[in-house]
Amino acid sequence: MRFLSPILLRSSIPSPSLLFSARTVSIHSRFGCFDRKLLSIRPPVRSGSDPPVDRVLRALWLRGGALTSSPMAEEGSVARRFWISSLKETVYAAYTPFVVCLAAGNLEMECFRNYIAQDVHFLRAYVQAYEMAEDCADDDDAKAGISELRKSALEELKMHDSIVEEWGVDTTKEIAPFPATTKYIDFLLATAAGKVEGGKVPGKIVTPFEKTKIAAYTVGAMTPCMSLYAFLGKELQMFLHLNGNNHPYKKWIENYASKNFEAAAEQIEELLDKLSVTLTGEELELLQKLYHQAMRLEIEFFLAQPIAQPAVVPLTRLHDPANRLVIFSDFDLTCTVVDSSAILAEIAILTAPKADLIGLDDSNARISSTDLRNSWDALSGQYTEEYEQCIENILPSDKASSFDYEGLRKSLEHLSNFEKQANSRVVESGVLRGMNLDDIKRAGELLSLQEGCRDFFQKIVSKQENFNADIHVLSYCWCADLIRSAFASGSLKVLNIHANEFEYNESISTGNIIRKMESPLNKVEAFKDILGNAGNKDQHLSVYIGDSVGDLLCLLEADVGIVIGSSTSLRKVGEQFGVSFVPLFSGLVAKQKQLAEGAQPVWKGLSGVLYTVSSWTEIQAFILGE
Ligand SMILES: Cc1ncc(CO)c(N)n1
Repeated sequence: MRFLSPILLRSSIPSPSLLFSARTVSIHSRFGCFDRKLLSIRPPVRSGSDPPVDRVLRALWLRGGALTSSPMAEEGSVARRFWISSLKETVYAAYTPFVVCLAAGNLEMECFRNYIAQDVHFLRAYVQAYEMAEDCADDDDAKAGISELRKSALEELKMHDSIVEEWGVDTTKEIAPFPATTKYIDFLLATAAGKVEGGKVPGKIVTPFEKTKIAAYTVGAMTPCMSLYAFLGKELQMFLHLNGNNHPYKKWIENYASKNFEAAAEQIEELLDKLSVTLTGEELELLQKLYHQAMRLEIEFFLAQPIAQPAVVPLTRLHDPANRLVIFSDFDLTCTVVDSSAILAEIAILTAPKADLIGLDDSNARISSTDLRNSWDALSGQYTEEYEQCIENILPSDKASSFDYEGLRKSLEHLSNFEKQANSRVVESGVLRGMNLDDIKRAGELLSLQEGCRDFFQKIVSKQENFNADIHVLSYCWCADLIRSAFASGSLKVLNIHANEFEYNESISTGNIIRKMESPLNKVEAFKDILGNAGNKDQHLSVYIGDSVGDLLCLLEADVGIVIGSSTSLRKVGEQFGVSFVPLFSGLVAKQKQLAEGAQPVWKGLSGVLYTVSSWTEIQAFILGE
């Protein structure tokens, strides 16, 4: 079985696959595909009274923002925009134990029957809501569209009947709806009856114009459910080959992956676009709220399915809190959007004396900003070039036939030497001299992290006691103060930071680095030390999140190694030494299958398998559920 390979799946609706495709906007490619670089970020030249450091911070902030917020969120049709703004929820839905077990084909039959019975309630409400919406719509086209959709919901109910018959369920026996089912049904029918919280529509509907708004709201409360199912159908389709093409839930998956269902989902999306054209800005906001609420209730619906069997999601579910959960993360480009060296460079340049501007030929030890910029550009260029060369040099000409950790570790000794040399060059150049600790701290506080990263850490910290969890950040960053201040907000002070330190003389950097973490080997030593201190090696579960070659050894040593981002060198080096990269969701489905077959332990270091994700949302969905 070859499901343990990175699979690229493109689904045409309603958005590119979230779980299997490479990220749509590659952060790395914006700056070139290097794992670590001294890039030069030039802030927009503005004349103003801002102190220079604030100006660069603002520029970095804006760049970060532009990269982390989806550019697509501002354009496209209403249905598409709403879908994009709910992408996080769709990831949470996919990572529910119900969906993972269903995909693996070992969801307990009883559970699936229960679910179908719940879904029958759901679909009946759907049919009723379509009837009500049809009555509210004023245009014949819209009415006809709704009527067609109502018919496909009735078809779906028929499919349920046939599934139920296949499993020999007594259909005359009514199963009461779960509270989560009732919650969605009540919400949908109230919306269809015009009882919309914050809606301008009065209790008694009078004008046809107001009625069309209710039709729009009702369709808005149904669309995400259809789009989500079409999305899940496509995502789950690739697991049909599990169980030798005898997947027990084949019929269900094929139904939602079918062209017919795709067409129905597109139809309701178009209907939503059409019905919303006459809405005011305020009404559109309300519509979006209803859409989002429906999506949340869908996830609640999945989460409410009682799963008695062991499940690999969320990770904390199987984790025994008597053991420690140790979460490690890299910092640059794993947590951040911009490399910290670039930020430090920019601060250094902006705080340097403007000797060239004020016409002073200052001969004391401080370097002018123009000279500094030139030095940085030279250092940066040299680093990038030599780094790539070094990666090429360490790649064995033949691909390993099986996972070769020792070979990899030996090769990375060369990279370690290179990194140390590069740091020596930076120290000798004096470019890190004269920076103010306060400026560095301010930069850290303003630093925008990747979407979902801070949230994830915050959630872990708030539940630290429940999971017996610890977080350690391992970074090559030259200045741990920058990282500490990036995590200073909220309750994140408890993060353990392992990085190099600037040397200061009365809060002004001397240009020297107190070297603690410079190389792939330093990282893996620190990783092992931390786990060694955690007591008996078998009594913890370790997760490492990283993005580059420098993280590779730790990623492999960890029980669960998660690769974020799309570093080409990481892939290239890993693959040459026999490492497999598996999209996390597929990996979990495979693990779920093995779990049911009795494989123990579920997660173990040095397996040679790393899991790829496209966002922190996926990491959070996996580890915490949502
Ligand atoms: C819970 C739920 N959401 C959406 C659909 C798609 O019709 C369904 N059948 N069930």
